[in-house]
Amino acid sequence: MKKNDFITLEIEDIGVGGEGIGKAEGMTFFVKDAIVEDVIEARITKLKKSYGYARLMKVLKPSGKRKEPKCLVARQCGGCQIQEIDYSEQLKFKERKVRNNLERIGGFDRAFLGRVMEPICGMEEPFHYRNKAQYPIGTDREGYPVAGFYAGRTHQIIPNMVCALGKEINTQVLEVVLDFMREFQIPAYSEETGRGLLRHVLIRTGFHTGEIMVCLIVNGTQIPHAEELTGRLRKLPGMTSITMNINCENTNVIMGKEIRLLWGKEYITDYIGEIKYQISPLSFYQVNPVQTEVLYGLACEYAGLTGNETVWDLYCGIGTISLFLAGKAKQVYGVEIIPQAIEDARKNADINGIENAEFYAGKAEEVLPDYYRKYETEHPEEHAHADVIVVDPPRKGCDQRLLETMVRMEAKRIVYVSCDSATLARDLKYLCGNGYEMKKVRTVDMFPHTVHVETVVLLSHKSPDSHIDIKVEFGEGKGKVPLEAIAERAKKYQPKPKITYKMIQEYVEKKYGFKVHTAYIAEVKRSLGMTMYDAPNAVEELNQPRKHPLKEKVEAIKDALKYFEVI
Ligand SMILES: C[S@@+](CC[C@H](N)C(=O)[O-])C[C@H]1O[C@@H](n2cnc3c(N)ncnc32)[C@H](O)[C@@H]1O
Repeated sequence: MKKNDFITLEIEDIGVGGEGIGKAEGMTFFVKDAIVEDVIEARITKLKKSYGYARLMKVLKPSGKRKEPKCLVARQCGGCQIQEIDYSEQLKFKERKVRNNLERIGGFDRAFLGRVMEPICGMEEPFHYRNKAQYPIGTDREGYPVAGFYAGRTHQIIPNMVCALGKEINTQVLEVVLDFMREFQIPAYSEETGRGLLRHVLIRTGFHTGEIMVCLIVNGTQIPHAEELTGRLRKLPGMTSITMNINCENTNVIMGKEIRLLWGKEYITDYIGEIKYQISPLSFYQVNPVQTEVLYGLACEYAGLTGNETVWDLYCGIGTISLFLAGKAKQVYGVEIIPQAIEDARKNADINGIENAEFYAGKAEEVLPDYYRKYETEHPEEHAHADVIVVDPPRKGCDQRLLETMVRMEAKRIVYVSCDSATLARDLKYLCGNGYEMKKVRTVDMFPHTVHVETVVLLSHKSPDSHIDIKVEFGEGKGKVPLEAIAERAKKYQPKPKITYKMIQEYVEKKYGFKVHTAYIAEVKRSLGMTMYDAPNAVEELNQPRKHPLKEKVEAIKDALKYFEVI
């Protein structure tokens, strides 16, 4: 077999990127747009030692799972990868993908997963769900402006104004913009030359409000005859905000930093549940409003809030989960790396009159450990507290330093929202190896017709939840517990009080006349192989060289540990 050879394949499986997988002459081939149970003719495009890639040339016998795509350019366009697969099969594929990762990477037992995994939440109407679209503008061979989407992994524009995932109004907006460009000879931007004006058209729609935003991304500071354009766009029902965004850089990044208002408001408004949001062209906002409510509802259900809880929402974006949970919690803290998003979160809390949500700009893996360290240093007898921790990290998952602090904080419940089940599985392995138990897993199809899937997991801290039921009979006789023995036994089994670093420090100072730093106590405990769950300086020590106490201090600390029967 060699490159460009034609092969016949029976497709047996589906790869993580949605491609069909089949075998020919002992070699595994990956074929885009081929579907399980298809028999196809394909041309080899790349050969490796034991596998290769091939291009689908002809479907010889179509699979029963094959569906006529709604979109005419489904194959060429890079937006959807699996539109040709029947939707119920897409859902099975996504569930399987998550289960396989939890099994292979997370090391969870298949039977156990069968018990904790709840059925995937799919969409009733899996088309036209996106509330945001960014259309690149280009020029066709005849020199006319076109709008569409990039072909997969390229910047070649596939002209298409009727995307099956976007809102129907998008087509009307694009028709107005392209007509205007033709009439007033407004040139489309060219990535090759860096010349031309209009680069992209961003369209956003408020799902509950019907408000529409159009933002024209331009390589310049002015749009000639802009009033004519806004006048035409304003006639479309729901038009609320027309802005332009200046991006004169030679870059792949779509949006520039500066926004100028052309007509209407600077933002549109929408709701998730009861919470109102102001969304500007640069704001991050979930793109599937129907499934966002499902996802957040699930996160809220798993958080099990009664009104008394302190909740940390890490990787909080514009605070959408934080604000969604705030009404059911005592206090919510949100942490996000992008300062602009934190400003939006605070503004959205204000708009909704929410006073029990505080937001911090910074890296989750720095803000939480810093809080933990500071709290335990200032309150040595107490434990830095969180009832529920919610994490919703980007695809790379949670930082190890953050996971370590989460384990130390011993939150009763962790709700992990993930957009990448491989990194989710890796992080769950760590958390479940360090005091947590996986209780529930549910996938939510936020992006039908693409290979992406969101997963929500509930983890519960083992100690407070575990209990055993014992039946005891009191009195005299076989199998009964004599009453007089009860007091004696109770004394024996009385839980030992928690020995704090402060108690050890006070004991040493009283007996030996010198002070010992908490980091030294931690170091001695570590040298004795003791569990370091509650060492307040452990994270600090990962970043800095460990402190080594003098011998006399080591002996004094060991003496204190013996005195308190810790060793
Ligand atoms: C998947 S989004 C979740 C956003 C939000 N929870 C929501 O539902 O809209 C992940 C967020 O994490 C933020 N982020 C990325 N790295 C971070 C870090 N190290 N610390 C805090 N936030 C981070 C990103 O800016 C992004 O807003």
